[in-house]
Amino acid sequence: MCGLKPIIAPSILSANFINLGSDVTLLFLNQCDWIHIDVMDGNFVPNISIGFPVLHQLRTLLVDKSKYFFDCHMMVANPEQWVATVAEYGGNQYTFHLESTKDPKNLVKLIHAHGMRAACALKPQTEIEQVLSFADQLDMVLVMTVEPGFGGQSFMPEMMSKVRKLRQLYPKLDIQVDGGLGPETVNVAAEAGANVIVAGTSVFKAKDQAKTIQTLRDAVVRHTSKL
Ligand SMILES: O=C(CO)[C@H](O)[C@H](O)COP(=O)(O)O
Ligand SMILES: [Fe+2]
Repeated sequence: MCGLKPIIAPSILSANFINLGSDVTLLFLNQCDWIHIDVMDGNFVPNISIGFPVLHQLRTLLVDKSKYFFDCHMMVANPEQWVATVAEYGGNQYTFHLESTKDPKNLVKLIHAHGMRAACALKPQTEIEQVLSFADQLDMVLVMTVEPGFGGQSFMPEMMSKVRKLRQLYPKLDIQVDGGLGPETVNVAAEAGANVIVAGTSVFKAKDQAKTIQTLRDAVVRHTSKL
């Protein structure tokens, strides 16, 4: 038994924004562990998604921070600027992109000082060596399996060598994969060592959302227990 917790984090980028509150409530009723909130600023990535008023209103709906975990994937330039706001509006975890900051170590300290878990994301072109000097300070590393900016893209299996290397070096670290994950691709990711699965399109397009979330979790349990 490796002791890694399987975490399924549906991305609300694929939700119906007209009914966002009920969509998110349903995700938790269907036993998701976290919701993954993709914040895009139209600068770090060529898209604009949702911002702080939405985060704030979701937290007003789901008040219990210990029960309803908000995983904030910050695809923004100058990530230092938004740490206090995300903390104030109820974020549990702040994931910044390594490519967006000059001083990742201080940013991790700032995030922790605001009471959130700190995570670092790597775009497909970014090698894991760049994260190793401060990986022991992180709560999670996010290995992107698509170019950040849009949902509904195809999973990049070639990213699994990064997941494998990280898992060998850090047997207990939460390793998240994001982009193109679903019942068909989760096995490859979990076998490589990922235990935190983001899934947008596959969860929201599923005929049976609860079953899809369970399938994703079962795959992580099955594969990570062999590590
Ligand atoms: O960060 C993201 C895009 O930049 C999204 O989290 C990701 O694309 C999830 O969506 P899907 O499961 O549809 O690929
Ligand atoms: Fe994301």
